[in-house]
Amino acid sequence: MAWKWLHRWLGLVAGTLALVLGITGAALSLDPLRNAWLAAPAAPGLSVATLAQRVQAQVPGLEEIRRLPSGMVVAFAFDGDQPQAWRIDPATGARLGAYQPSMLPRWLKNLHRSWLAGDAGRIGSAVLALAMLGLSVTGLTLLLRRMGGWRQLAGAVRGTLAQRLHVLTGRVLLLVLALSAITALWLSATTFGLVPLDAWPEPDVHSVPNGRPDLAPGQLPLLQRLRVQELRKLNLPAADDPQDSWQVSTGAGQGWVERYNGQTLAWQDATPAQRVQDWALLLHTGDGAWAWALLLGATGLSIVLFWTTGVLLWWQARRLAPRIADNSPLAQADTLLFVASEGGSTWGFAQALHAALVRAGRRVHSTGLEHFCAPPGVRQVLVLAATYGDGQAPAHAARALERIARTPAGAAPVAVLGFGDRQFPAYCAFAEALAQALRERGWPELLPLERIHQQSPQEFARWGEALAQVLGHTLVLDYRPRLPPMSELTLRSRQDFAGGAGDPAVILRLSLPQAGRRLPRFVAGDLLAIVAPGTAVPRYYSLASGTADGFAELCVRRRAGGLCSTFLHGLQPGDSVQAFVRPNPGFALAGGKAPLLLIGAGTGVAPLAGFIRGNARRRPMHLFYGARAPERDFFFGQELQDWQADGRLHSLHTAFSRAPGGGGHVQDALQRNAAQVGALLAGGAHVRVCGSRAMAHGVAQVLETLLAPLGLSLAQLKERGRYAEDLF
Ligand SMILES: Cc1cc2nc3c(=O)[nH]c(=O)nc-3n(C[C@H](O)[C@H](O)[C@H](O)COP(=O)(O)O)c2cc1C
Repeated sequence: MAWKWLHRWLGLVAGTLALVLGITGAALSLDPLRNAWLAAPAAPGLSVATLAQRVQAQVPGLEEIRRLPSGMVVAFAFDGDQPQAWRIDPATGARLGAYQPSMLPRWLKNLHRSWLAGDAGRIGSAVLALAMLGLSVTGLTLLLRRMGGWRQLAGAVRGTLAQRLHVLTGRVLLLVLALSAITALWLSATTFGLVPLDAWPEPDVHSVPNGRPDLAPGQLPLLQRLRVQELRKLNLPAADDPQDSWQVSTGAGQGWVERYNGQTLAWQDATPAQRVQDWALLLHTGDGAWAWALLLGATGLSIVLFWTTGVLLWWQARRLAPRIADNSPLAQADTLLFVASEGGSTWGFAQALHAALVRAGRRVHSTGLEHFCAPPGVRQVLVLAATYGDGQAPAHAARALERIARTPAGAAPVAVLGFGDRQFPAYCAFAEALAQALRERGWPELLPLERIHQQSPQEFARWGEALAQVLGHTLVLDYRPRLPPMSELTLRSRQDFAGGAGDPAVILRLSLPQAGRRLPRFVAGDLLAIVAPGTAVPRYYSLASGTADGFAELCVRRRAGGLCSTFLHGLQPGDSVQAFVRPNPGFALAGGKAPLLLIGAGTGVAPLAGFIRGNARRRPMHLFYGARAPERDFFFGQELQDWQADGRLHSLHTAFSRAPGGGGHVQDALQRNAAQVGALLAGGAHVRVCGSRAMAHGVAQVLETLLAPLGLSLAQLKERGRYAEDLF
């Protein structure tokens, strides 16, 4: 089912109307608070008989006593033909003041219940409650998909401010919202008589006058037995009807009592529907539970936040929605291009591929993977698929595997290209599952499965070359990433290094924008994308700081011919750059107290330095640092010493490969300290590795040898979220 589509349209249409329910509901939730504040509760053991006796003595013309859910006792009486209602002090029966049911105008309640439009409005409110339930269910489904299941539900939420607010409030308030919707539906059903509340007929009982006067309430056994805490309502027998009797209601049922001899004439237990009604009222209004009422009020207001952030997300998605030029109708296409994307970036690749194929003379039909099919005339089928959560499909393509399993294999060969991120244990797992399903179904293979890490344009171009070869065309894949809106960052300071491999390096500290477009929240290890003037493709640099540090810091090595690194090296304090943040959720540190084993070399030390800088809670962090020579590329050298002194860094091991007696490479330092590293791994340490692939390879070998005696492997660590690398 198209959950996202359903959620979006329910939100846009019903959500807009539900704003009124949310805001009025929040206002109405103030009433239980006020009632709890005004209530003078009865002493725990006080009997209904005693209460009735006290009130009768104080309130002339008494007809009825009610105990409201808040605990407030209210007496209703007639003074001549003037109805009166008083708040009562149960300890004395004295009048505390006139009772006013609500301080809120009546129309507010009517607006909430019926849009001020009687029964038609009531039906409208019920339909909206159903829509809210639909929104809660679709929202929860999308949330589970995005986070990768129940176990990850409480995990950190990344993304834009709107996304985070939408998901975070959703996580907290979804259940309350669903409960409000369900109880609203129940209350509507009882209002319309769909669920009859008065199941039993009233018993035909009456008092028999025997010439004696009425017994006092204190002489009635049923009232003596009942506690005020149980009481809902007590009706006194009418003075002008000698056959009338006492009638008492509690949560458990209602009873009739003879006025002259005190006998209980009848007792009816509450029906199951009445008991559900009690719960529904409590849960929906919060009357009698002021803390719950507060939460309900907050949930009502949260609808405004949900709506605003939801509309913002919809608008952002609309702006990113694919617009494929020259998209041939399915029936006329010779090449099919299916796309599975959650965040929209894969569509950017699809657009470039589509355009290149069209330029090569193909008639291409591009569409979402949920429409997978292969009519007879098709020559090739291409699938571009991103992976989410714990190796899952993007929401719109959740049923794609089932669809493939149902679709008879065609003659056209298929190529699958996966988009993902190596930080995730299930790297491109959905694309793998697709390729396997297609193979098992009997589709011929056009190209073996390829994977694109972090939307790399270079890797995509390489795959394009392989595709061009098998198709026998020249394909120029002109992929231009859709860039998110940029922020302007100004260089605050720079620290220059001679650098390791002959290329100079620099640590740049950039001020965060105070005006204009702010950067979304980021943490050390996230990526700062910089777009050098005159270029269209951003370059990504690991951040050595988080928002909390108040600046963005990068460590950049100048690469021969590198447009962006050369540009960055030319910056002077006061100069500015255009940048945006890309989250790197797989590499980010998970919370908790587990020790950290940080391993990095060269500029790869930057995010690790950022982790240590942000280690305010003094979690045990151990850094293995590889460089060439102390005077050339010991980035963050001074800070590391300071952090060690103030307890943010527990131990530092350096290896300088070009310094005499410097200790070789970082993996050699690991080997030398095998006992400490082994103990850390055995103690549940999390590992983060950042630097070149060659370094990571050497490090992995040493770690495997240290893990083996523990009965562990790197693959297992990765699976448990204990090992992640950020390589370049
Ligand atoms: C919340 C989240 C979860 C992700 N989970 C995975 C994953 O399990 N495996 C993987 O290879 N990539 C994962 N990725 C990376 C995305 O697949 C990758 O960034 C992809 O290029 C996004 O494409 P899209 O923008 O078209 O959705 C995840 C990204 C995010 C934001």
